[in-house]
Amino acid sequence: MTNRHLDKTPTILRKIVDRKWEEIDERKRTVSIDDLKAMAGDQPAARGFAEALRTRIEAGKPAVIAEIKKASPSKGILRDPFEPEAIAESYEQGGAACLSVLTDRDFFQGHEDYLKAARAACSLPVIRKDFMVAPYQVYESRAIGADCILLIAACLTKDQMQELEGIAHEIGLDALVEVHDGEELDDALTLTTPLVGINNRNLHTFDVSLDTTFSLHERISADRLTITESGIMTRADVEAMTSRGIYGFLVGESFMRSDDPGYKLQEMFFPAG
Ligand SMILES: O=C(O)c1ccccc1NCC(=O)[C@H](O)[C@H](O)COP(=O)(O)O
Repeated sequence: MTNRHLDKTPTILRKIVDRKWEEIDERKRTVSIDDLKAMAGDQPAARGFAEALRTRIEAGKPAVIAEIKKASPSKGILRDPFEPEAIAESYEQGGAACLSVLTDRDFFQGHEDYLKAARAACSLPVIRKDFMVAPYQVYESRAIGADCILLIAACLTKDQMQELEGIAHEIGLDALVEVHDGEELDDALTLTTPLVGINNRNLHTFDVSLDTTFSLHERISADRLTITESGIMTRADVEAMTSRGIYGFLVGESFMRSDDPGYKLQEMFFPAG
């Protein structure tokens, strides 16, 4: 396994990444990387993920990546029953700019089929929320219809991120790079992607602090798009971000726990009056 600073990488991420390498080996036994490249090549053009965010952010409006996840390591089951198509439709009606769909099976109870179903049910661009460690997964993401991939700096070296980003861009995918501290941000800023996610959740302790976004955002230049991730639960959290010029959001739990996820989105981000 070749993930970065093994001493520093949070235990849960190490477990997930170890499992990802096993999963890739298993999948390669039935679908080769060449098969995936062919399937990726057969996909229609991707929906512009970065563009959908940029248009809203540059207009001074919240750009919400609305997440579809059944469960997480920190919170357990979030939503049951779980209907990705209905959630996607609801998010689109509520004003989401993009979707994020968890495809990791073992830790988040996600599935590739959820991404396909959610994307088919709406017109929004979709990020495959999973743990990318190898080129195989980037081709697989395009093959299942994703428009964007996630690169988590805490589990990749700078070289790995650059390689995966290069492949993503070559095959028409956008990339969102996720950081949690200054060292990870240094690496992230060597990439060309404009999309920089700041994760407010400390993956060692699972504690959430919005201060993580407030401090790291200062270092991100205006040509990039800051996306604050995790722990955005209330209208006050949204206002705390927008008052500091942060208009990109990735939100999961607060929507997933609501009976009507799209209505909750609208209430938090686009309140009437
Ligand atoms: O949420 C976890 O438990 C978790 C554990 C290990 C790696 C990643 C994890 N979360 C993924 C996310 O980044 C969140 O799903 C996303 O930022 C949305 O956060 P929230 O709005 O707090 O659900």
